[in-house]
Amino acid sequence: MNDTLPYDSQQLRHLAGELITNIRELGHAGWTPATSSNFSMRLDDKHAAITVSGRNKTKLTEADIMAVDFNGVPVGNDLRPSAETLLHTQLYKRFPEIGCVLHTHSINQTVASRLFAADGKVRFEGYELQKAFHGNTTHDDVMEVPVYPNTQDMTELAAQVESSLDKQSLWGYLIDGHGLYAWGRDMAEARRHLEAFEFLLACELKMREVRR
Ligand SMILES: CSC[C@@H](O)[C@@H](O)C(=O)COP(=O)(O)O
Ligand SMILES: [Zn+2]
Repeated sequence: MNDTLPYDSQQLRHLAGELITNIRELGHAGWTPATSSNFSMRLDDKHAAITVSGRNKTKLTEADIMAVDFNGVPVGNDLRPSAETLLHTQLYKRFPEIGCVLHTHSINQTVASRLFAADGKVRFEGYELQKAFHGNTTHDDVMEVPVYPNTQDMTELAAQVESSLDKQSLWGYLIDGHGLYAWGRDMAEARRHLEAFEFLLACELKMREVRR
């Protein structure tokens, strides 16, 4: 920590490196088209490191990662944080154990969000890959992933999300026509959850296709 910043700037640089490496890989997988998607990590108990708004996620540098407080206000910089910052910080604020939040716009995530929007949820049952989620020990568990209506009003969207955060072992949600939010205690776990969601959603879409 230095005299002027209320967080450890060396730690911010360290997290920026971890974020950039992972985001680049997700970008190259085609999950962050046209500057979409946003990503963050917990910096400390009051701040998060998050992507600057509107940047090409396959070409990020350290300057594209900034610090915000848990109200989404930039700290120590005058950059514009992700338009969806509140959806990240509400998780850090509420759950001290959450260390990383990843939001992507893959085709499978977006198509599934449209298809299951009317149900308000996607249900996974019987998949071995459900064990990729922290706390799940068997394919027999039923997982329900919420699907929220999209809105450009982040306060409204955050309020919708807040209403299901009490659910045990919730590791992500979809937003209709938009994409997926997934999180974990650290980057490795958040990525595992994100990849598991992507796989399970792809399976559900494929099942619909073959059953038609
Ligand atoms: C480029 S359209 C996608 C955006 O509206 C938004 O949903 C998104 O994921 C990225 O916004 P950003 O402000 O760059 O974090
Ligand atoms: Zn988005």
